[in-house]
Amino acid sequence: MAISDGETWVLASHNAGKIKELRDILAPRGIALKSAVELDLPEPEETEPTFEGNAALKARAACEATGLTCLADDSGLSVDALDGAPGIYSARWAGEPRDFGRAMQRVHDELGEAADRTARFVSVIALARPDGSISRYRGEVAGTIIWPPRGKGGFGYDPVFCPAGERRTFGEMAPEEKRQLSHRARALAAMIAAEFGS
Ligand SMILES: O=P(O)(O)OP(=O)(O)OP(=O)(O)OC[C@H]1O[C@@H](n2cnc3c(O)ncnc32)[C@H](O)[C@@H]1O
Ligand SMILES: [Mg+2]
Repeated sequence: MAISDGETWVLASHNAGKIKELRDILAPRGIALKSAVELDLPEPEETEPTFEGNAALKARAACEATGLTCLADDSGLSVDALDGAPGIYSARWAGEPRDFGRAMQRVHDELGEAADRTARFVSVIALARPDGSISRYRGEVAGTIIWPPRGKGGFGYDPVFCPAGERRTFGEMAPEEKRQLSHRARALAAMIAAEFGS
C-alpha cells in the first residue's frame, strides 16, 4: 500500500549504492527521493561519534538547505574482534578517492588469524522535518567476514560480508535478496511502521 502518493523527500546522501537501495524500498510506498547529488547539496563533515549523531547531522543539514522533509542514512560495518571497527569510520577506511578494495583488505589484515569472524552491518535512518523535529530508526544484520571477497553486486564491504544463515555474500546476491535481509531495509521498515503504521 502506498503510504503517500506523489510525495517527494530529499535523500541526504552522495552514495549511489545507498540511493538506489533506499529508492527501491520507498518507491512502492509512494515516496520519491531526490538525492543530494541531484540537488547539488554539499556533503557535510561527519563530526559526530555515533551513527545516530551523523545520520541526524546529515538529515538536518539537508533540511535546513531545502526546507523539505529529508532522509539520511549513516551506516557501516562493525567487526566484533576489532571492537566494532571500522564502524562510523567505514567510508573513511576507503581513503580518498574511495577504494573499498583497500578498505576490505584492511579489515582482513587487522583480523589476521582471529578465530572470531563475526560482524554486523548497522544503518541508522534519520528523518528531519521542516518543523525542526527529527526521528531516528536503527537496523542491523549479523554475519561473518569471509576472505577473499566474492561477488560484484551491492557496494562497499558487501563482497566480504556473509549474512548469518546464508552461504553467499551480499555481493553475490541480487538486489531483491539483499533487500530481504539488510540493515538498511530493517531501519526503513522500523521507520515505515512508526511513521505510517504499516
Ligand atoms: O554519507 P553518505 O553521503 O550517505 O555516503 P557514505 O558512503 O559516506 O556513507 P556513510 O558515511 O554512512 O558511510 C558508510 C559506509 O559503510 C559502508 N556500508 C554501509 N552500508 C553498506 C552496505 O549495505 N553494503 C556495504 N557497505 C556498506 C559503505 O562503505 C559506506 O560508504
Ligand atoms: Mg558519509
